[in-house]
Amino acid sequence: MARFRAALDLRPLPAERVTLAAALGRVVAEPVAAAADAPPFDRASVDGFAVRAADTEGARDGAPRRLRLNAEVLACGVAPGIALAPGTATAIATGGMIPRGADAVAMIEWTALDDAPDGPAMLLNRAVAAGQFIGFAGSDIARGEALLRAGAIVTSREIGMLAAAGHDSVPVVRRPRVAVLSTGDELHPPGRALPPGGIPDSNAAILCAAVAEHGGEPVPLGIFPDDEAVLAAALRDALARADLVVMSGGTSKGAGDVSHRILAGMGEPGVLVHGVALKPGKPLCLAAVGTTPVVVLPGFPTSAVFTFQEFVVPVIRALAGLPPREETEVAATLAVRMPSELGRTEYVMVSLAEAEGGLRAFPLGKGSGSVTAFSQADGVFAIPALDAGAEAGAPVRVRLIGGALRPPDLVIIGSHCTGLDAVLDVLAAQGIAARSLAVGSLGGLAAAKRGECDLAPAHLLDPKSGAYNAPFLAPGLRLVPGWRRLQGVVFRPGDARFEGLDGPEAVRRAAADPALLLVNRNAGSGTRMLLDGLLGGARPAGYANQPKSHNAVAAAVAQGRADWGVAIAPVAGAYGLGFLPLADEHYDFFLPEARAGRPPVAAFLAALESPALRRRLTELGFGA
Ligand SMILES: Nc1nc2c(c(=O)[nH]1)N[C@H]1C(S)=C(S)[C@@H](COP(=O)(O)OP(=O)(O)OC[C@H]3O[C@@H](n4cnc5c(N)ncnc54)[C@H](O)[C@@H]3O)O[C@H]1N2
Ligand code: MOO
Repeated sequence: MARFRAALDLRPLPAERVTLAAALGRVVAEPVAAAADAPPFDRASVDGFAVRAADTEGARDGAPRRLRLNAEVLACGVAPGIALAPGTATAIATGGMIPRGADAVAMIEWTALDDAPDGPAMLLNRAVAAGQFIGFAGSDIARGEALLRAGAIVTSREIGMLAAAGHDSVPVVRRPRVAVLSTGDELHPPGRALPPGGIPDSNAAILCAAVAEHGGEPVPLGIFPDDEAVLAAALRDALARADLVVMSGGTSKGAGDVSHRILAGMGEPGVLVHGVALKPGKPLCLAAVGTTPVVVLPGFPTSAVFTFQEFVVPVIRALAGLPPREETEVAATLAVRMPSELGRTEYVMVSLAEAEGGLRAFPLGKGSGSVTAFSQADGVFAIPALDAGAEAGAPVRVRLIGGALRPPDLVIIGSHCTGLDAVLDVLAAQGIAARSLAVGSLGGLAAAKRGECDLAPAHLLDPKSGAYNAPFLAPGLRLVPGWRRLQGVVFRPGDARFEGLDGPEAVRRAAADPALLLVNRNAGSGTRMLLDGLLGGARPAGYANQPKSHNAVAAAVAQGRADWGVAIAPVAGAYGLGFLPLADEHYDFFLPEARAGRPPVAAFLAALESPALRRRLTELGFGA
């Protein structure tokens, strides 16, 4: 990183002038002084009469002073035409311009009209001091006074001051133009139908938005194939247009990894760093052509955005004239053991939840290829290169991602169910933010016992008693009834190897048929325990594919990546799959007694019992 920074010119870019309408969020490039006085003239700050204070001396109830009225009314925007002679007054509105000769304003409430043959007059029954109720020119800010300092961020407040002080534009640091290129034959613009093997280009979307978040101007250049000649031309074009070039993909060791090779022929100093002892981010490539930084990020989305934040954001902010991003660290306890590769510093994305004795950090455990890990994590902590992992219960320092930590109102850890989303939608409408971590029924029960969550949803069958959940209750926990859901074998409709069978028979036959591919579930999930019980030790083909949700199982079967799996009826229905019932489960909630009194928990329990939710659950295919 030091070599990279040394090769660059990290001073803020030169200034440009932008209109106030375009100035929001920009960084002020040089000190700005007021161009005009505010207010621009002496003005009345009340409705009443402009007077000479000396004329009002001694005025009081019962002994008013009589002042003749001049023949003009100084409304806002009216330039006075008559200088105020001794013994006279001029009617004036709040904001009206003080006429020559006047040195105070008397409030209208202190006066009475007193027309007489010599003309209109008023009686004033209060004395006013010189200067009273006058806002003097330049008293707010005077022309030439410092208004904004270099480096200030222009918000609505700065724009208001600039406008009042006579400016219609402001000098700001030119935003660094950051060219963003994606490489990979498999990539397609987001939202398009994908051919087999196709991947939406999510890196360019998140990187362009992150460039803007840190004061840069994204220049999205699109998707390029893994072709040296095409990429070299694209990079030359990018260098001509941008202050910084960010590419993603094609950095590691595969045959298609050409990005770093083309950099070699682009100009001095070229590649400065290729490969870092970090996870995620190992194949990162930092280069410069002249003083223009060129960064090739790993293609894996978590690796790309993580290394972008670590290595590119500081450069963009420096060029944009912004101070380094503020980092906030919080102390937490690691909830589960986290193994780590020796020799690389590993950054672990975690969700944070309040628990007895402080924050608990739950690793997202999704790996470098995940597109959600960085976006959904609360923060990140590091496992040093020489450690083989971090133990459950270890204290960790978590650097927050995305600024402040907003702990959720309600923490739910355990089994996931689409019915649970319906409850959380009700709570969201009441402004209650819930965090739900799908770790499986057993993981949730353990978290509830440790006091790490408010509710632990579970569907645990006790084989001995045939009862759900209640046999697993522990001291300090209460069981809150949820709803029923049918678990069953899912298969593509029309598949004769399943049609017409009953559920347990279908499992027996499918497990014995090597041509049929299973999609399993993650260890610790209630669904996995159900299936393992039925398999009785058999390990059918596909057993190693262990996604974490019913939806993932249904999607795998619907798309033909697997032929069968176990999922709940509502999800099978949503994917148009065949369904052979296996078990009518109770999906209930373990509630730590210590948490039962919390208002968000009370709101959850009330939502659970509400007729509207019950109707919604029935609509979704759940039982009472
Ligand atoms: N034999 C080795 N293989 C790999 C190594 C290694 O050292 N030896 N390193 C691994 C590590 S660590 C990482 S990180 C990745 C980085 O790979 P690349 O930078 O070459 O990236 P690609 O191969 O182009 O893509 C990887 C992956 O990411 C997807 N991708 C790429 N671009 C995008 C994009 N714009 N939006 C969304 N997704 C994208 C791509 O489809 C691949 O799935 O290499 C390991 N392999
Ligand atoms: O460095 Mo890669 O980013 O480990 O996955």
